[in-house]
Amino acid sequence: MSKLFRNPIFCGLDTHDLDEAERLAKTLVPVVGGLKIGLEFFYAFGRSGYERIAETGVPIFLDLKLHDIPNTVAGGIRSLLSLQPAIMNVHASGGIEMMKRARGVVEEEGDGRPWLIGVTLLTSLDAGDIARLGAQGSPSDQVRRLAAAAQEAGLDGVVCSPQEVEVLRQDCGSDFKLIVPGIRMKGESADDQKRVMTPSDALVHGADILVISRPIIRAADPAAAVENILADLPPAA
Ligand SMILES: O=C(O)c1cc(=O)[nH]c(=O)n1[C@@H]1O[C@H](COP(=O)(O)O)[C@@H](O)[C@H]1O
Repeated sequence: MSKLFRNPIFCGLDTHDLDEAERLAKTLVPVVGGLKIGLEFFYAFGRSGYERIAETGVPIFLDLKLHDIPNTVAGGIRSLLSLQPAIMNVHASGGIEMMKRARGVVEEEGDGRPWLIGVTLLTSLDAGDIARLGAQGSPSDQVRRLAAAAQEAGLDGVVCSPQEVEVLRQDCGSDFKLIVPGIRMKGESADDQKRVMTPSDALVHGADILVISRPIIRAADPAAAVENILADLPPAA
C-alpha cells in the first residue's frame, strides 16, 4: 500500500445527488484513504462539484477513464490538471502513443503531479464477454498485455481486478501501482462485477489501493462499513 494515503480504501462517490455526496464525504473523510469521483458525479456537477468535495482536503481519484486519440486525451488531461487530483486515469486500450502523450502532460506538473493510471480490462467483464469481443486468451492475458503497454508508456500503474494482482506484481515490479475495484466481502452481492475478491485477499496478493463504492455508500452507516473492512485487513495494510 502506498504510504501517501492514510489507508488503502478509496470510496467511489457514485451518486448524482449533491447533498448525498457531501453527506458521504463528511462522514467518510476521517476514515478512508481517499475518495473517487467518477462519471456519475462529474457529469452531474462538473468542476464546481469536484471542488466542493476537494475542499475537505481528502485525496481524490478523478476517475474519468479518458479514451480518445492522443491529442484529444492530452488536451483533456491538461484541462483537468488544475483540479489537482491525487490520481487520474485513461483507458490503456487507447494505445501506447495516447498514454505517452498523457504522461507527458502530467509530467509538466513536476513533483506534485498526480499518478497517471491505465484502466486495463473492466472488472465487469469475464472470459465469455471478451471472447465475444474477439480478444485472444483469458481476462488475465488481456490485462497483462494492457499493463505491459501502460508500463512501456511510462504510466504509474493500472486499474485491474483483484484476480490479476498477483501476476501483475510479478510482471511489473513492486513500484507499479495496482488500483483494484471488484472488491466484495464474503457472501456479499457482486452486483455487476464479475472478477471479484475480498479486500484482505486483494491486499495479500499485492494491491495498493482498493476502490469500493456500493458496499460502503449503500450501507446504513457508511463510516462503520469502512471500519469493518479495515478491521478485516492484514496488519501491514
Ligand atoms: O476505474 C475504476 O475505478 C473502475 C474500473 C473497473 O474496471 N471497474 C470498476 O468497478 N471501476 C470503478 O470502481 C467502482 C466500483 O464500484 P462498486 O462495484 O460499487 O464497489 C465504480 O465506481 C467503478 O466505476
